[in-house]
Amino acid sequence: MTTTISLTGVTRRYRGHVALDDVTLDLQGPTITGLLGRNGAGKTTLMRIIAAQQFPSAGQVLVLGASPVENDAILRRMVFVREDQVFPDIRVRDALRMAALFYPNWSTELADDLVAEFELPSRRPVKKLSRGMRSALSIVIGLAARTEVVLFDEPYAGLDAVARQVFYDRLLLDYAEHPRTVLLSTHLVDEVAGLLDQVVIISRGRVVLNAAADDLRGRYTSVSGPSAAVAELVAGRPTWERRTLASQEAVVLAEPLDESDRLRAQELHLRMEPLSLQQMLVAVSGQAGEDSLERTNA
Ligand SMILES: Nc1ncnc2c1ncn2[C@@H]1O[C@H](COP(=O)(O)OP(=O)(O)OP(=O)(O)O)[C@@H](O)[C@H]1O
Repeated sequence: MTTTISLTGVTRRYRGHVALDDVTLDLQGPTITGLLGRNGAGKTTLMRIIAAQQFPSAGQVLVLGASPVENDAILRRMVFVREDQVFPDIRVRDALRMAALFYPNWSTELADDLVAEFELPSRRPVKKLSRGMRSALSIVIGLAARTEVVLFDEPYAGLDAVARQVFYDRLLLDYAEHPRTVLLSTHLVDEVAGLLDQVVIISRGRVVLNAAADDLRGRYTSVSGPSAAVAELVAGRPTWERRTLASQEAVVLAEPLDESDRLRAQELHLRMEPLSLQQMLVAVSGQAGEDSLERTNA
């Protein structure tokens, strides 16, 4: 694996508001990385900076070993699919022809297959497409471009469940044959969890977790039961989340439970449930800010 995207100390301020705060992050290829975070966490800003559509206030960005800014050779090796993609006033088939001219590895065969699968009307003007159809068109371009770097920023606004499944299946299929560096931001966290090799969570502009998806599965556990028993198990240990309801408490520890913890939890009659990726995101984002969790890096 090689580093395809490298951010060092990247900060982006908007009139005093810090959208990205000293982000240092290397993305290896080939991988599919999920970029997760709450609304306003900084995901779009991060992707726009990688795609050179936005400039950092400080820090350095390298894509495929070079700065992407005004770098046509790099920009043709990267595609950025965003939710609010704006197209010129042209027909679907012309949008695809334009993309085919721009991206050197464009696959007409894949584009045709996807257009059929998404049931996109090729002759219809893009501005007359429904919201979901526009998302599908952007996804067709994102996949058929076959670039080494693919940035999907919440690519499926308005896409129904069937079309989203087409996207996931086609992404995995094409990725298997043409591995590349895919960065995918989404709020449908559990829906994409199975696709991901790597998970990056950002909160308030900072990377708070960067780990291999395999290392995260089953790694964090929610422990719940009578408050006194929970307190005994977690005494003095860092927690991501604590919820109390009457005499009951549910806690997510910021570190994995070991075998002796599990035995003790059983003796105390506590319930233990592994966190899904979505629950992990909620727990991390809830408490991040004061206490960075980069220590959980695997
Ligand atoms: N052009 C801009 N001018 C001022 N503030 C901005 C601008 N673009 C983004 N921001 C602010 O930067 C922060 C990060 O925004 P960003 O769009 O990157 O978040 P996000 O994680 O993509 O959110 P969402 O999941 O809601 O799309 C937000 O507080 C947002 O209001």
